[in-house]
Amino acid sequence: MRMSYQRISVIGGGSWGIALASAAKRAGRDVILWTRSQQDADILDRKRESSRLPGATIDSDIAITADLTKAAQCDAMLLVVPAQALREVALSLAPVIAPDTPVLACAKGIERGTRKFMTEVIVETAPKAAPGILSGPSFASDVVRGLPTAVTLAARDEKTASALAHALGSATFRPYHSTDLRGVEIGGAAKNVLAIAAGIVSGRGLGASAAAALTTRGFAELTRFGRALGAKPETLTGLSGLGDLILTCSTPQSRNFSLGLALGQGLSPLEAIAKTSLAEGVYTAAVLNDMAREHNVDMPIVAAVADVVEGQASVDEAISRLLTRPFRAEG
Ligand SMILES: NC(=O)C1=CN([C@@H]2O[C@H](COP(=O)(O)OP(=O)(O)OC[C@H]3O[C@@H](n4cnc5c(N)ncnc54)[C@H](O)[C@@H]3O)[C@@H](O)[C@H]2O)C=CC1
Ligand SMILES: O=C(CO)COP(=O)(O)O
Repeated sequence: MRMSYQRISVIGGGSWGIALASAAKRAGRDVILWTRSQQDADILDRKRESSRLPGATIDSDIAITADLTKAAQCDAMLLVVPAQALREVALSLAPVIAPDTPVLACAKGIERGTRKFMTEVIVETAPKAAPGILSGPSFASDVVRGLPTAVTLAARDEKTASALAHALGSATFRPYHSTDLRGVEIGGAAKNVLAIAAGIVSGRGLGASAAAALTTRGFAELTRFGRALGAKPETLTGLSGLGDLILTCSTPQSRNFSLGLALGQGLSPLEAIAKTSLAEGVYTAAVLNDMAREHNVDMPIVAAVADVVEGQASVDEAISRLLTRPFRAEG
């Protein structure tokens, strides 16, 4: 088992990929950033900035390539493409990556159709890799500027998780290690759906008390679902669960919150999606709702968001449904 992770490859040249590449560089690693087209690689390499992260500069020592075989020459890899694209990218990587290389999913979502979590997709597509996940309250625009951030980094065994956290960590980017892959990926996937609900509350002008109630009851749903699927309680109350839920339910800086805000202000789902860049909760809502039903977990807020984004209910119908639920014991 390799325990020195000097060469880090970041697969995905979007905002989170660039931010994580910058964090790894700041931690003293040799970093390769892979983008899906040669044209993207050339532009990023020449300009050393991206329209997705205005004002940020990409360190000149970060190598940028569109060659996957070159990017696979690494000690650990971060997969930073949208959740629904992770399978396609991991499949291309599988033949070129060395056995036992840690491959950390950095996307937040559940695969539609298969109902698989991100590390399950890695296990299926690249079975020789060592799967892991990195998730937590962290906006790319904060991380790229070197503002203090803390995340959870999970791998199957503690030594690997700890060594990776040391390799990527610095004073301003602080990964806490864990072996609870499932708990970490549930938090990241569920909070995006709940953040859409929080945005709707804000966009509809329902008030700060309703916002606090929504986030708290949303956390109850996330916890119920996590427990049913074997997550550890401390993961759900940690950075990748409660921490990320608090962040994304509290500010339009979150794309999921801002999509909800647009829905709450009266835009249709199609208009809101067109107006916002990647909001993963849109793609996770229905699959999370289906999985909750399958596992007999009550997730009324998630069901309401799924119905709204899939066009099955209006915002007002969804709100009314939630507010007229029977009174019950807290829990
Ligand atoms: N932006 C942020 O602050 C954070 C984002 N994340 C997560 O990171 C993931 C990626 O998000 P962002 O980087 O923000 O999105 P983005 O939209 O800025 O970038 C996505 C990147 O993936 C590439 N891509 C899309 N489909 C692809 C495919 N089929 N094959 C190869 N590359 C493909 C795009 O070209 C783009 O470079 C999401 O799951 C998001 O939830 C997690 C934490 C923070
Ligand atoms: O995951 C994130 C912060 O932790 C980013 O949130 P959004 O995808 O909603 O912008």
